[in-house]
Amino acid sequence: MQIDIIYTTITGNSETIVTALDDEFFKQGYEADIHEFEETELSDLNKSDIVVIVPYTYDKGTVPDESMDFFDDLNTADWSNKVCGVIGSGDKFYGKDYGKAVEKFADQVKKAGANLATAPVKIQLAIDDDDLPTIHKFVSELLAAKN
Ligand SMILES: Cc1cc2nc3c(=O)[nH]c(=O)nc-3n(C[C@H](O)[C@H](O)[C@H](O)COP(=O)(O)O)c2cc1C
Repeated sequence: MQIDIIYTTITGNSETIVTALDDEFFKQGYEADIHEFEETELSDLNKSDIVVIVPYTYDKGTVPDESMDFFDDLNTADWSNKVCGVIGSGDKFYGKDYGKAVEKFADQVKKAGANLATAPVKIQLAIDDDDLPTIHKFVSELLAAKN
């Protein structure tokens, strides 16, 4: 099974999410490949069975700058063979814009036909121990959808 995690980070919080995902996939018997948005073309994911997208939210609820090309390319993608999950860091301080990039990417991958097999997740800043059951459920649901 090919599992790919795509992320970017400015201050490191998203990296804590990626590490937690990677650890959880490993615990459940799978290895994930980790990529940054800017270094990833959609065609790199042609063989991917499960794609996890990890966007932080910026500037009034926008997706990360580094992910914009990837986001736009999804407009013309066919991801109907893929199971997908979206989980991203935000800050509740931003009120109605909290974690908006997670919602935007979730809508975008659904439009591309992906099976969004687990509910999109917003993480307050960095992962802490309280988030680990959420990560467990997220990864379990992705794997169950593909197995
Ligand atoms: C200028 C600026 C604007 C931000 N705007 C939002 C926002 O609209 N919504 C939100 O949930 N978080 C917002 N954040 C918080 C970031 O999403 C949060 O700090 C996140 O953990 C950054 O991820 P990173 O550590 O992986 O770079 C903003 C942060 C900065 C510095």
